[in-house]
Amino acid sequence: MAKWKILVRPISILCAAVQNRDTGFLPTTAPPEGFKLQEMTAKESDALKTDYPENAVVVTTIPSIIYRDPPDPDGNSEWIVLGPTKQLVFKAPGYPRAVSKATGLPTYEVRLTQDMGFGMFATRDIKVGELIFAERPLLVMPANFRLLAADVPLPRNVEDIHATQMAILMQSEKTLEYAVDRMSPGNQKAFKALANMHTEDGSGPLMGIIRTNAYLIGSLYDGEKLVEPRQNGYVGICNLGSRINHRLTESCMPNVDNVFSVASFSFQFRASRDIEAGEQLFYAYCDENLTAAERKAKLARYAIVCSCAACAHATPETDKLRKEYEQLIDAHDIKSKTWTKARSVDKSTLEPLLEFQNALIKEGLHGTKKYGLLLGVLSRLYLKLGQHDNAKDCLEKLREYHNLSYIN
Ligand SMILES: C[S@@+](CC[C@H](N)C(=O)[O-])C[C@H]1O[C@@H](n2cnc3c(N)ncnc32)[C@H](O)[C@@H]1O
Repeated sequence: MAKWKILVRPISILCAAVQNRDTGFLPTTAPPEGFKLQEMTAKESDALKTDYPENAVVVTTIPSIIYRDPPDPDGNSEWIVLGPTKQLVFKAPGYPRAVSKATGLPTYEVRLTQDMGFGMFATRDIKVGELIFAERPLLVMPANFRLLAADVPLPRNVEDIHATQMAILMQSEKTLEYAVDRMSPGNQKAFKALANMHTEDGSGPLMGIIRTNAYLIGSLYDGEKLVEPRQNGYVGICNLGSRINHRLTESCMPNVDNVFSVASFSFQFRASRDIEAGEQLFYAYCDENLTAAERKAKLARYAIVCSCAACAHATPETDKLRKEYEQLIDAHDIKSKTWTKARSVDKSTLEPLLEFQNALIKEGLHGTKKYGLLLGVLSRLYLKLGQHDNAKDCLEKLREYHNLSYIN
């Protein structure tokens, strides 16, 4: 089924397309019985156009480059987007906002590690919540690669599934070639220099780079709401951000988190706990609430066998803590709000809370946004118990954790 009815020129002619135009994709022929790699046909339209049909796959440059305007000083991203979603960014309050800048002395450097290829290291102490750097991704695309290969027929039986996945990868590579061709020479060079751990699984060279380096973007999605990031969300491939490895010496937890600002179309990378000068920066390539076995399976995608203490010494108790810590913190938070009105709170409430806090720190879970909520609980309790200095310390730390979700 064609995604667009209006077709103009075959894609090969458009490979030199300037970035101030959008491009819509559609297959030129109906899918055959068996899979056959389809040539794509593209149609150019104005870079500011946003009223695309629902199923159109559009390649656009963000912020738009209008005619002979110079490129944006903060850089431009290529965005493969499902038609109607483009206007979400255009309508974001403040778009196109400048990319935030870190303040003070330089925060990081990229250099070779002994066992993980390139890595990123802190060049000074960085406080939890502090902006380490922000950047526009080189490329943003649907997390569900199937959208780039909608015409690959569904598998007819279980044996067909793998072949269908191969077909999707091959067909997606075609769209990617087109998007990467549109990049500025500098962005294209940076993109092609990124690590690729998917050289032998049927991924093309560009898809391999995507699968090695993509960050999920929770704030960009097709439709009314985010159903599931991998279903209707987007992923971004960064230049600098792609050099952040996965691991922490003491636990399977990061010291860096990111948020995506739609208005500036950029990722902000922030310290998710206090970082000391010289430490390597790590981002969790898997959710922190997974058991050790689940994390192992996720990390296998990146060819990583994690040797951190949390993975090496995982027990049923640590697995349980990871599964439950978010609900437990929420429950403590709800309960703590009743303390404000209570005449007094029993002193014995403190010890189990501190034990819980220590267990989280030991497991490395103090590098999560959720941990900030526990600091709020503790500060309320300390206040009620008349321990004002401890309450003040907790509140100060909590303020820093708030910066983790800060976007401008
Ligand atoms: C997003 S890249 C990170 C930067 C990469 N090291 C580089 O040289 O560009 C992801 C790849 O880095 C490597 N990597 C990341 N964390 C690792 C770890 N804990 N142990 C071994 N390799 C790791 C893996 O090859 C992984 O597929």
